[in-house]
Amino acid sequence: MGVAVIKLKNPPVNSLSLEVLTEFVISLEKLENDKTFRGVIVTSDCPGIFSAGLDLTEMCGKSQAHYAEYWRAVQELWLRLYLSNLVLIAAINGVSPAGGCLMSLTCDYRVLADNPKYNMGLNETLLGIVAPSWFKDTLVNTVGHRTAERALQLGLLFPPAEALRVGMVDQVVPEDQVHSTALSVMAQWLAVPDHARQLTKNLMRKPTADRLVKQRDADIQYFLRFISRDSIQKSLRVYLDKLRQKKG
Ligand SMILES: CCCCC/C=C\C/C=C\C/C=C/C(=O)SCCNC(=O)CCNC(=O)[C@H](O)C(C)(C)COP(=O)(O)OP(=O)(O)OC[C@H]1O[C@@H](n2cnc3c(N)ncnc32)[C@H](O)[C@@H]1OP(=O)(O)O
Repeated sequence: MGVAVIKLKNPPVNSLSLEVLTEFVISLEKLENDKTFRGVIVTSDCPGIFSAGLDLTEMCGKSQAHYAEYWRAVQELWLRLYLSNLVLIAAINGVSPAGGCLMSLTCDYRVLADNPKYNMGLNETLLGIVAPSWFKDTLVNTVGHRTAERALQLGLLFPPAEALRVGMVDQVVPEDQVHSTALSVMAQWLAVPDHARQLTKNLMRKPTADRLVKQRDADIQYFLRFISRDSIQKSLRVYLDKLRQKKG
């Protein structure tokens, strides 16, 4: 039925490095241009981890030019996913904080494996950083304003039952059924004529995407100013050190 699977593979935690973002965009573009494909299942090849989100090492101790290039790549992936003409289904087979969660929120439907460790949410505030407005918009469009307001301020990571309750995911299923469920949901979505579904998706999503498109450069400048602050760099270093020391 013309369904591709994109399996994220950047061990150990599928962090969204510049290289991963770039490759993801290229793969998506190829699928968009190949008319034999109508849908994509986005999943992970790293056991227990869907994606650890944006790669913190790309946002810490690097040059302004690097931050700008990285942020443009983050914007590009979000825009491509959010406005994709393909049916995108996230088969979430692991934990998905921050950028990992955002990636799944750009999909049309989310199936999450029922494992209490597989938390998801936009936890940026816990790192001492702030989810950008378009991250916030994506969450609001999924779970509504009040739930998003609380989740964003507290940096909440929702376990599966809670994620389902607030509407962050559409289905929670046993881990060994995530892929088959994604496939049967895909069949349902592909039963709808493409042109009608695509125009409807665009109608729903374009106003949100346009807000970023209209001010992409300003958004990059805003990110540069924010991420270069000494206090923000310090927060990120402390957070990364904590992650690294967990093992020791
Ligand atoms: C108003 C102003 C607005 C302007 C906007 C400006 C700024 C906002 C910018 C960005 C938004 C940010 C979005 C993000 O996505 S930030 C990333 C958030 N991610 C996380 O918090 C997850 C962190 N990771 C974990 O919690 C755990 O690693 C895990 C995913 C639960 C997996 O746990 P596990 O025990 O299996 O692995 P380890 O913790 O031992 O990790 C292994 C290894 O990976 C490194 N690592 C983990 N996560 C990341 C990451 N996101 N980026 C880079 N590296 C990561 C970890 O340090 C370990 O490294 P080591 O060298 O020790 O092997």
